[in-house]
Amino acid sequence: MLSFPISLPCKWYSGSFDTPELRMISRYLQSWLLEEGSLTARLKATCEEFFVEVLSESRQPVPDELSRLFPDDEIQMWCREVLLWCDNQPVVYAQSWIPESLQAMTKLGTTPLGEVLFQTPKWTRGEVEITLIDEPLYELLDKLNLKHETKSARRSVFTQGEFSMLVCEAFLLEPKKT
Ligand SMILES: C=C(O[C@@H]1C=C(C(=O)O)C=C[C@H]1O)C(=O)O
Repeated sequence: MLSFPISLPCKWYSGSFDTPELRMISRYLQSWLLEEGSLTARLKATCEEFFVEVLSESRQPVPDELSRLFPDDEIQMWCREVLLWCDNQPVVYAQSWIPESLQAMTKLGTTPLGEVLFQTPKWTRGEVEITLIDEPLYELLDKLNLKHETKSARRSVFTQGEFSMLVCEAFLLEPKKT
């Protein structure tokens, strides 16, 4: 039974692909995983119809493996999980951990987080980490009628003053080449 939040793996690698575990990632996908701009904006440029499907949004205890990424007092955060659809293809699964005090970010609905994050330039992105995910995504892949395959993912922490937000994105499909 698919339940949210999806528990993602703990092993993440710094944004280089020379580690043996990441060698299977194509150069094309590497360019997406290291995309410095908005993923939303880049995906929109590859398709006619783009939309965000909200899978789950709720207040959640911060998982132990994520707690070191946030200030000590962030015990509960707003967890947002979405699919980014391009021309009826579920290209990205994203899971974001947002400080509850950022009211505007907890009421996004189908507005892409990136449209807010990248419009207010004072948010800065930290180091990009990469990983490969298999079983944790299998139930979501089943729901989407996609094959059980290992997927590549990235995550980074965005900061603005005392606020920190974690954005993780897993590519379920390769974005169309433009
Ligand atoms: C951070 C971005 O926002 C995208 C949209 C998200 C959402 O709406 O929840 C989450 C992660 C990203 O894939 C981006 O566009 O780069």
